[in-house]
Amino acid sequence: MKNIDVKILDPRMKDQMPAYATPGSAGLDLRACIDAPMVIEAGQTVLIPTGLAIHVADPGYAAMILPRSGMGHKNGIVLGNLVGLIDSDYQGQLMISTWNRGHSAFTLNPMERLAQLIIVPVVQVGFNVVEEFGDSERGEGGFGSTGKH
Ligand SMILES: O=c1ccn([C@H]2C[C@H](O)[C@@H](COP(=O)(O)OP(=O)(O)OP(=O)(O)O)O2)c(=O)[nH]1
Ligand SMILES: [Mg+2]
Repeated sequence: MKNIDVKILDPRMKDQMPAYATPGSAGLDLRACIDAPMVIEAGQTVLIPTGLAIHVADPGYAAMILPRSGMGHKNGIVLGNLVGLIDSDYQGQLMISTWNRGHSAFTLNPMERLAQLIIVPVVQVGFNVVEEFGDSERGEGGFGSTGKH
């Protein structure tokens, strides 16, 4: 397992640090570090602090914030940016853009598990500018182009 540096910005996170729920888990749940229950109206987007800052440091990795499936499916609580991408050099607090895409108000409680963090490998690339690409089976076909005769 790889270790990354973390700062605990909200003391309530000290005894609730994100942890893998099972040995096979990919995601680490992030909590809503708010002081009081917050009503998020249908269609509203609010920025919620997590009480944590991480420094991935290695440009070969990034962190991503993803919705929790239960929150998204049952309550309509997803991310205002759909996916949060955390750069390896970001050192600020992890923030969750929280969008109530549902049709009724949702009450978010302090320290509720709101979203999840995954760490993913990243390849940084340079560009070779060319006039023509080498041949490929797909070529320029996309958007449902396969399986047609
Ligand atoms: O859900 C998110 C998404 C981003 N960030 C932080 C970490 C990330 O490294 C930084 C910038 O994110 P991004 O590059 O996606 O946003 P931007 O709009 O391009 O801002 P910037 O100009 O700061 O790069 O904001 C979060 O805390 N939560
Ligand atoms: Mg950016």
